[in-house]
Order: sequence, then structure tokens, then C-alpha cells
Amino acid sequence: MEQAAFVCGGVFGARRSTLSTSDVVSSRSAFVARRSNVGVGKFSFQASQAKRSGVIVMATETDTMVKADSATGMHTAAAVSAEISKAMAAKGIDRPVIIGVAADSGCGKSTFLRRVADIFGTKLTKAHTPQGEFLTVICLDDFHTHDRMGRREAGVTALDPAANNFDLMYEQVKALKEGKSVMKPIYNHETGEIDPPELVEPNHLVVIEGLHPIYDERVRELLDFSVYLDLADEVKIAWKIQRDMAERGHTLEAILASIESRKPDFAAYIDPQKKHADVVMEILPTELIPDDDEKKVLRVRLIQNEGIEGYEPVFLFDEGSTMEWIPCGKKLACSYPGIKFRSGPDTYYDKSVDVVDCDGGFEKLDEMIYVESHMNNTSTKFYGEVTQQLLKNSSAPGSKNGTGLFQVIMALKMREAYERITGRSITPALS
Ligand SMILES: Nc1ncnc2c1ncn2[C@@H]1O[C@H](COP(=O)(O)OP(=O)(O)OP(=O)(O)O)[C@@H](O)[C@H]1O
Ligand SMILES: O=C(CO)[C@H](O)[C@H](O)COP(=O)(O)O
Repeated sequence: MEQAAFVCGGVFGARRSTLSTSDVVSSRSAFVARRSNVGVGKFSFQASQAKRSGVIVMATETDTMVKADSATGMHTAAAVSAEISKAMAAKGIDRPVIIGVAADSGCGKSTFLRRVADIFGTKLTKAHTPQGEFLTVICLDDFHTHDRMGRREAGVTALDPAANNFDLMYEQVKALKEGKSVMKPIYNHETGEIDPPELVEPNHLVVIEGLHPIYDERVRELLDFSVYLDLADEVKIAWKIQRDMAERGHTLEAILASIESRKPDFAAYIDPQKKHADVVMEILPTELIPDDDEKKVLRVRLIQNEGIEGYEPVFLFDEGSTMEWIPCGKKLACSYPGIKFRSGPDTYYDKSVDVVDCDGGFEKLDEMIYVESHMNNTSTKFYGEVTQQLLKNSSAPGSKNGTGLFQVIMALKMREAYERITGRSITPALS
């Protein structure tokens, strides 16, 4: 089988992955635009270059791309289409829905988005920009204006807005929302360089994920729904250590130094986005174990802004009431330290919110039906859909605590938002 090497900082897997040509979603051919040909006018494409850079596209050779107005510096080859993409009619897309998922690096965006893809019944490619029949996931790292060396020389981190091209991000997300294709830049995490751009077509649902989806006001306004994953430092460190030491061969010192060096810019530019998110998922150390060192038991708070159009906040038992609930141990098996839920109204950055809180973990996923039956507004389509989704992805990180539980519910909320905006219905997979 023919294999193409993919260099990517993608969401769904490898920073470098291999994709068989049979994984290509749909296209008459896979092409990438030649840098020199980008500008006003017709694109000409070179299949050989597509193979080299591993871009998967659905382009037709008749696409007219216009050099993006604000494409500067490293992004001179970026472009947006002048016309509505043929993919819109071909796939029966009325209006692409745009969702933002913001978080620092290593905070579980990919893990969450795998659950989202599952709820939408879409199988994603392992390409740089993962795409499926229904969903495309764009990593906003692609809009970094400097390559790794350039950042070092300029003394800026990737978290600094000065190192990101928000004008281009806005233009391209807007174009996709209008049903136009774009030549999106690529930041290559493997090499730390900016690669030639790739063609990205509009899709039914486009998720933009990364450090800054809610940062720029213009981009934020384009979002139909937004989620911020807010990890406490202790948890972030634990997850980073687990991944970067085990999977990437980094030393503990290097990981700690990297987290430390990012802290000022994280506090200045990333963290404030949570004020603007529709929903914040806060992931904290447990309160059930005093002075817990391991940070394996988690407390997760789902903070839902009131007044989001069409969004009915999830709650336990009785809407508007404040309660704590320790489920019956005979119905929900839990090992030490057990599990405790809370639910009720609160304020967050001076805004009224509804919070559901799950501290601790559970043992048997099928028993979550007991908890699910006491939750309201979960946006399920049949009794037990949350539990079914947890069981389906039982090996995914967080399946036995509030992270997995609330990620599933958020994915169901995204489905509901999609259906409300488009007037279309998504049939859930029953197994
Ligand atoms: N709910 C969870 N519980 C425990 N570990 C988790 C959870 N979610 C993710 N992790 C772990 O944290 C690490 C980072 O997760 P993931 O790759 O999903 O984050 P990311 O935000 O996409 O990272 P990056 O932006 O760097 O690509 C992985 O090792 C993953 O297994
Ligand atoms: O915060 C990040 C988001 O993924 C990365 O650190 C940023 O994109 C720069 O990437 P790299 O460290 O590979 O140069």
C-alpha cells in the first residue's frame, strides 16, 4: 500500500504520523499549491509536492484563491478562496458551524476532541489537519508567525500574541464559515519550521483548537460555541510529566523549566480567555484527599455561563438548587477516596453560571447510568447515551472521572448546538 509521510503538529495523534493513501477522506486528488503560484488567480497544483508535505485536500483545479490580505512575513503564501467551495454543495453543507476549544499545551484538547469526533460519528484522518466526512479540526499553532528559531531570536514565546497572525486567523476562519476554502499555513512541530500551506475546505463542523481560539475578538465573534479547558498547575505538571517523559523522552527538569518559562505569558494571554468561553472545564486536584501528592484523583467543575443562546445548563436533581451528593456505594462502586458531586448556581468573573462538580472517580463505567439518570439537560438522544459513550471509549484518559464524563456531555452539547444552528439532525450511533 502506498504510504505518505506526514509531518504535523496535529491533534489526533502523532506529531509525525504515517497515513495510507486509503485514509484520504474524499478527493479527486490530493494536491498542495506551489508556494510560487499563490496569489490572485488560478492555482496550479503539483501532486508530487502534496506527497512530500502530506497535505490532504479536496481541491479541484478550478479553485480561485486570493492571497490573504493580511498574510505577512512567513505567511505570504496563505490565501482564501474568492468563491464558495464546491465542497459545500457536494457535501450538502448549508452553513459550517465553528467551535473553539482553548487550552494550554498538554491540557487534553486532543483527548477531548476524539470524544467529540465520536459523538459526531466522524472518523478523522491522522493528517496534519485531521478531517472526516463531517468534522475538520484546525490547530491554531499553524498561525504562529515565527518559526522556532525566529521565536528564540525575537525572544517571544508561542503564547505571545505577537507570535501569532490573528489577522490571517480571522480571515481564514471567516472564509471557512462562509463556505470558502483556504490555503492555511502549517506550523511543523517536528522541525519547528513553517511549511508550505495546505488547502482546507469548509466542513459541516470546523473545530479550531489551540492556545488562542478565544483571544482575538474578531475570531471569538465567529465562534458558535466555545470551551476552555482550565487545568490547575499541579494537574498540568502531572499530565505533562506523564506524556513528555514517557512518550517524548524529555527530562523532568526540562518539563518543569518549560512550564515555568511559559507561566508569565500563559497568565497574560491564555488564561484570560476563560472569561469569554461559553463553558469552562476546570480540572483541579481532589479535595477528598488532604495534601494529595499524586494528583491522580481529580475534581472537575463544569462552569456553564447562563444566557448562551440555545444552551440548557446541565444540573443534578433540581434546577437552581444547590446540593452535594455522595452516590450510594452499592449503586456506584468507587475505590478510595470515593466520589462526591455538587451542583448549583454560582458566579464566575461576575457572571451568573451553573456549575456541576465531580470530585473523585468511579470503577465500573456501566454503573454511570445511575449518575446519568440523576443528571438533567445532558442533551442525550436516548436514555443512557452518556454512559454508552463512556463505555465506548473506556480506555481513553479520564473515562473513570469527571474529565471523561463532562467531556462527553460537552460533546453532546456541541452536537445540540450544531443541530440548532443548522436545523439538521445527527443520528447517534447506537453501539
Ligand atoms: N482526562 C485525562 N486524565 C488523565 N490524563 C489525561 C487526560 N486527558 C489527557 N490526558 C493526558 O495528558 C496528556 C496530554 O493530552 P492531549 O494530548 O490530549 O493534550 P493536548 O492539549 O492536545 O496537547 P498538545 O496541545 O500539546 O498537543 C496525554 O498524555 C494524555 O494522555
Ligand atoms: O504551546 C504550544 C502549542 O502546541 C507549542 O509550544 C507551540 O506551538 C510551539 O511549538 P514547538 O514547541 O513545537 O515549537
